[in-house]
Amino acid sequence: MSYAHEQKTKIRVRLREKEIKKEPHVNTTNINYLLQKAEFELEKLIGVENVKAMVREIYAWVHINRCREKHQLKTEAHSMHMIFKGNPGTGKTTAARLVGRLLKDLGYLSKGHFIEAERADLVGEYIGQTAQKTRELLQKAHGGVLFIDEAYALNRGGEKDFGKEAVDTLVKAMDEGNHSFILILAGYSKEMEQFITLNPGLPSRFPIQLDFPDFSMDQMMMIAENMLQSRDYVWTIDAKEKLKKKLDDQKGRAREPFSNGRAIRNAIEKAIRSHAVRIVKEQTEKDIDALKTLTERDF
Ligand SMILES: Nc1ncnc2c1ncn2[C@@H]1O[C@H](COP(=O)(O)OP(=O)(O)OP(=O)(O)O)[C@@H](O)[C@H]1O
Repeated sequence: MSYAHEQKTKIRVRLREKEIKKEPHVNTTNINYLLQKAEFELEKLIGVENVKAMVREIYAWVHINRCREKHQLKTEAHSMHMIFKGNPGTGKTTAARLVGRLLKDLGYLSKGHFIEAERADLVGEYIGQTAQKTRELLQKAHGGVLFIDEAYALNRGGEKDFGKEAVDTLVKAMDEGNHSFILILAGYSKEMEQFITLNPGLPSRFPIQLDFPDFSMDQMMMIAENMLQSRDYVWTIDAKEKLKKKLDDQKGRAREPFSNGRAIRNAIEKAIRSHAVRIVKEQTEKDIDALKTLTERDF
């Protein structure tokens, strides 16, 4: 999407947002506006076609439910708990936050806020502590999204560990929850699959399971360009080639999994700092071009 087109869409969305504030409820007319707003958010994401398809499916379902209600046809709330599988930096957290915001817009979640947790936030050291910790977390997440990263760590402690108690408390909350929150479990693909197999009650409680594959080099360059644009920077062709090579080298190092979007963000932020040092040192005038252009020397 071109910069001008993006600005126009933003203005259109803001105007419609102002109008909508006057409307107390989402209705079948403004579902189109909400869809447009969602599309605008989705456009910022590179790849992740399965996430986009899932969001569109939920919008269509809500829309049709509203139309059915008008005709006194039955509708029911569906469970929306999700499992996200993929390597670091492939967009799981970004997608989970987006899901919270969009489902709030649609009126499915009352707040749409985002609570991120890991094993230590749920599992205690003494008898009784785990259920209490997990329940407190669930209370915080009420009306929003509870995102548990590296969820399989809950199963790591062996037979006597309290992790199982945390899983049981989560399952109970899902069963009783009346769709008052969304639980998203995330982590590496292989480990998540093992975790689900080890807990037979889990698969049926997570109707939405999505894979987040590593990004291709072209996708990584699009993500980098978006990151630069949103920070008011541009880069030279040589700078782009240098980043490509850097990311390729990092991917080749097999010691730890490549961190995809996070590796790109770190490289961009580092280049921005190096650019600042270079520009401070250079005795030339700090005109707009110099201030916004990253060169190959900055990467
Ligand atoms: N599809 C995407 N399009 C554009 N940017 C993305 C996309 N996915 C991730 N990013 C960017 O990459 C960075 C890391 O993404 P995020 O934290 O969502 O990944 P993650 O899978 O949750 O990682 P981890 O499992 O390590 O927490 C963020 O800056 C995010 O904006």
